[in-house]
Parts: sequence; structure tokens; C-alpha cells
Amino acid sequence: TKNPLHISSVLKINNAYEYVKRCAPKVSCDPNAKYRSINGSCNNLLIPTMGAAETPFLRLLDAEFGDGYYKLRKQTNGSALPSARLINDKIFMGRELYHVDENNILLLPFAQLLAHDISGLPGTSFDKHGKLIICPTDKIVRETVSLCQTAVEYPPDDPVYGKYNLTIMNIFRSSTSRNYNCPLFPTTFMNVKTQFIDASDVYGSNENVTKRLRLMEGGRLRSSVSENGQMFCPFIGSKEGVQFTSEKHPHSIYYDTGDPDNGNQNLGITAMQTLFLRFHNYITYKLLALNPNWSDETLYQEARRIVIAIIQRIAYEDFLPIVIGDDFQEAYGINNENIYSPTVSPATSQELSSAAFRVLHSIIPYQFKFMNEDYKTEFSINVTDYLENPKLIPMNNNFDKLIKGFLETPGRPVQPSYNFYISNFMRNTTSDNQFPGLDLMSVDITRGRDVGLPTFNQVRHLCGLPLADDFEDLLDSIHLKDIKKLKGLYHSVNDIDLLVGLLLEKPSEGAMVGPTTRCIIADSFYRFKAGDRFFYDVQRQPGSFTPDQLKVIKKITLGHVLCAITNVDHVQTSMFKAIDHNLFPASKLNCDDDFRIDFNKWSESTNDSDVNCPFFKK
Ligand code: HEM
Ligand SMILES: [Ca+2]
Repeated sequence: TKNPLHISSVLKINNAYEYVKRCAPKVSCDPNAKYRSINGSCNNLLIPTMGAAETPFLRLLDAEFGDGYYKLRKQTNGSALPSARLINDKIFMGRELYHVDENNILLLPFAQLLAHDISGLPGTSFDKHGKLIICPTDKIVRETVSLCQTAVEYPPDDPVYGKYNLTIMNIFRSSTSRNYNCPLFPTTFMNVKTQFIDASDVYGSNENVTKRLRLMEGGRLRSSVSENGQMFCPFIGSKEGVQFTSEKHPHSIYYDTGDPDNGNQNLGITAMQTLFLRFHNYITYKLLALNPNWSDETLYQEARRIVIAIIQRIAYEDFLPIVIGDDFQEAYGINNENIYSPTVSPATSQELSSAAFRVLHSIIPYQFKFMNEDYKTEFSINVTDYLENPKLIPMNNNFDKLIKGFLETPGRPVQPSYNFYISNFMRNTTSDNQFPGLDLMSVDITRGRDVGLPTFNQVRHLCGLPLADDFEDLLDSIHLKDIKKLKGLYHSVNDIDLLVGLLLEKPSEGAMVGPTTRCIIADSFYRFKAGDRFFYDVQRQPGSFTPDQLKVIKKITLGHVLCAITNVDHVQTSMFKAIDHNLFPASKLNCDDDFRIDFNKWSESTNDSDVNCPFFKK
């Protein structure tokens, strides 16, 4: 690419190609296939496994390991890096912003849906008997247990964990290509998700999951029905090998989704899974009414193709400009249409997955509100009290109330602090009362070390900022008081963890995030588009939409989706802006007037038709 902003134009490393050469399965492709495959293979006809599930993350810069291969990075003077928890205690905790954002909470679950669409780093916290691993507290012994190299030491004067008789937070190393019988040098990490934005968390990234989710009738996905007759993802009893129930929630239910690891992680992501499951089935009813002869397979694939297109459109036109800024996105060339090129890798960068996208963990709110028909808050819950526990969702019209809460409640701005609960009490794998929970920020900083991320200074330089020779050179993007704190923790400016620097950068003009974060996000999102032969606006491919269909797709917002399949009756035009329905009643539009989706362009006959769907009001 000739765009000077494009960091991929200076890419030298591509471990994904190494994997393809040595280990990727050989795949033969049908160049005329109209629909994308489930695991993402055959999107690229030159290298058929490019961007497929179970291929490596792409490294933008060389891996940084202590031994050049796998051990955790050390500081430049040879000493160990500061404890991730100490970094949170000293720099980030207790400085949350007490003002709200102009965007609403809905931005959060949609962002997370995208995050899990393009990224899934496997790992385990269970031994071969299915028991939670407890890492040895003795440092020397611990170093012999390779999974435990990432355990985080608690500072003795820790404001929260200091009260418990605990020494380490159990965080485990991720699986590597070696777990896939593919040893690569240096250690390479695999992405279990299709790396394209293709709703893989709704449909699955492998055939086994996809088969399980399909009803094999009318193109629909399997679903379950709640007591009040609403449609939800299929209920399953519990997750294999994991006891998520706690004394607070002894009998939770779980949903089966295309993202079995994360579909129940918090109420927001479960709501998104529910939304797109319903929307898929809604579309199949509409298409069947127009084309009574279509097979289950055609209905499934056509509805899937529309769902993916709509998620892509929302991602690029409604979501991304808020995060990285309109002008930057335009200058980066992300807005250009029909830019597919088979030489662009769509692989998620390790820098995005393990750092830059996680900057948005700072917008996780304390609470979700449930709002009634009059847009009054009926009740609120702590996000951290309902991790891996979606049982509220199907009860008493709660799903509609939660969505209304997302639309009406202002979110948290990106900031150099995670909320206090998620920084201390993220409890999702144990019901042990002696264990207060995990610190998401410690997990995130540690994950960066686990996967061998380059340092902040290196990445900032890759993004066009000057290489800092000493801490003070960071003044162009980081406040002096934070630079002083960094100096107290790290030996050199070349030791700073990527996520730590990203969180401290001041937001760029017009963006939620700072200059290095937006550069890493822009790089991957450019490539998710330019490297996807099935991207919704790509023309002259067997799977391209007709110009008339494309016109319809381009108009569909999350508002259309909500109006079609929930009891929300008014929505805003900018779906991620927080608008108080009671203060600005005129700024919301009525679902009945403005949000009908016209599927007639998918009819193979000339008869127009509009039917009511079972389950859905329109
Ligand atoms: C309530 C909301 C959320 C919670 C509780 C949450 C929690 C988590 C947890 C526990 C992990 C695994 C960390 C690890 O072991 O490395 C994770 C991973 C991740 N999160 Fe979040 N998250 C939330 C929202 C978001 C949002 C809004 C984004 C932004 C786009 C995001 C981006 C990511 C990414 C990219 C990963 C890595 C995924 C992978 O490759 O496996 N998360 N999150
Ligand atoms: Ca995907």
C-alpha cells in the first residue's frame, strides 16, 4: 500500500506464512463458491488458509521473549518486569473519571462482539482432571510449571488483596502452535476464530459448532423459548468441565452460541448473541415467504450473508469512526469502497488482540440498567455479579429492558483506569469465598508478556511517533505525572508494556483512544476489509450483492435490527449516542415509521410480499 499511514507496508514479519508453509492443512477451493466457508478457508484463493480459524495471529513486530523463544520478557537491565498488579496499583487504580461519555452503553457489547469475532486466544486454567490449577506460591517451584510462569505476585500492601492471605493471582500461559503440533520459532500463538469480521461468534468458527447450532429446517438456527414466549439461544445445562455456579447463583443456565467460550461471559455479550440469533431467524422467515422454493441451505446461507454484511457495515460506519475518529479513518483509506486485494492478510494482529483492542476494557461500566416501557430504570445489576451467569436475560421481559438500558445510559469514556470491580472482583472461574477475584488489568498486562508483545516504545515508533530515548520523550502523548510514575516502576523507557503505554496516551483529536492505539486498530480493520474477498461491498465476486441489495444493506442500522426483533419501539438514528428518551422525546424515531427492512430485492419472483413472522411483531 502507498498510504504513508499504513504500518503494514513496512511489515517484515509474517509468521502466518511460516505456519501455512509448514503446518496448515492443504485445502482445495471452489473459486465459484457463493458463500464464505465456516472456518474462513478459501476466502483467499492464493493462500486458502489465510485468515482461517486456527491459524496464527499476525505479528507486526518481532516477538519479545526473555530467551528469544518463549520465556517472559525481562527489562533491558536483565531484571524481572514489575508485577502487573503493582503497575495497576501504582498507576491506574483509583483514578477513574467521574463524568460520562456522549456514547451509550450499547457501544460496549457491540465492541465485544467484534472482539470475539476476530480474536480467540486459547488457553486453559484446568488440569487434565478438570480441576482448576493452583500455581505454587514458591517462586522457584513455580518457574518449573510452565503454565504458571504468568502468575502475578500481589504487592504486600495491595489495597484489596493485601487483606487476604494470598501471594499470587493465578493467570496461565496461553496455548501455542506447539499445542497444534506445529512448533515454530519464536513461539507463535493461534487464533481459534476466523480472522474476518464474519459473525463467527454467531455461526461458529468450525463445522462442529456450526452443525450443533443449525436447526436444518427453514435455514434457521436452533433456539429455545422462554416462559413468556420469546426466542433465545439454545439453553444448555452447564459448560463442560467448568463449575461456574457460585453461592449467589446456584442454578444458572447457559446458552449455546457460535462462541462457546464467551457467549455467556457477561449479560452484554449474551444480549448481542441473542440479538443476532433472533435477527438471523427473522431474516429466514422473510426470505422463505419471498422464495418458498429455497432450501434450508440457501435460506441459512443467504440470511447469514445478510447478517454478516450488516455487522460489517455497522462496524465500519457506526462503530469504528467513534473509536479511531472519522478523519483518521478516512485518511487511512478504510472508507474506500471495494478495496479487496488478495495480497492483503486479514489476520488479526497480536498487538490488536492482546493490547490495543483491550484498551476498551476501560469502558466496562460498573452496572447495567434494566428499563421499563416508560424508560424508567426498574433495577440495575453489577456487571461483575453476573459473569458467566446469564439467567436474568430470559426472565420477565428483561431482555427488552436491558436493551433499553443500553440505549439510554451514557457509557464510560476510555480512560487510564478500569472500573474498580473489574480490577479486583472479576470472578468467573471459582466460587471460593477466600478468593476475591481476578484483576482484568493484571490479566491484560500479563497476557501481553505471555504472547511476547513488543514494547510500547517500539509500537509507538512503528506508528510514526518518534522513538523515545528516555521517559521524557513520551511527553508528546503522555502526561508528566504519569511519566514520573512509569519511571518509578520500569528501568527504562524501552521496558514499558504495550498496554500500559496505550492506556496512558491522551486521546487523539476526534477519537476515543490515543495515537498508537488507533493506529493498531486501524491497521487490523483496514486489513479485515481489504483482505476479505467476501466483504459486503466487494463487487464482481460470485458472492457479491446486487447493486439493489447493496442499497438496502447500506441503510440497515442496529435500530432496524432492534425494531425487528425486540419490543423496543423507538430508536435513535446514531445508535451509539446516548439519548435520554424522556428529555428528548422528539430525537427518537418510531420503529413503525422508519425502520422497516425491505427484503424484496432478495425475491426470485417479481411479486412483492411482506409477511409477519412467527415470534416477531413485524
Ligand atoms: C463486560 C465486558 C467485558 C468483560 C467482562 C471482558 C473480559 C475479558 C476477559 C476475562 C478476557 C480474557 C483475558 C485473558 O485471559 O487474556 C477478555 C479478552 C479480550 N477482550 Fe474483553 N471483556 C469485556 C469487554 C470487552 C470489550 C468491549 C472489548 C473491546 C473491543 C474487549 C476486547 C477483548 C479482547 C480483544 C480480548 C482477547 C480475546 C482473545 O483473543 O481471546 N473486551 N475480555
Ligand atoms: Ca470471525
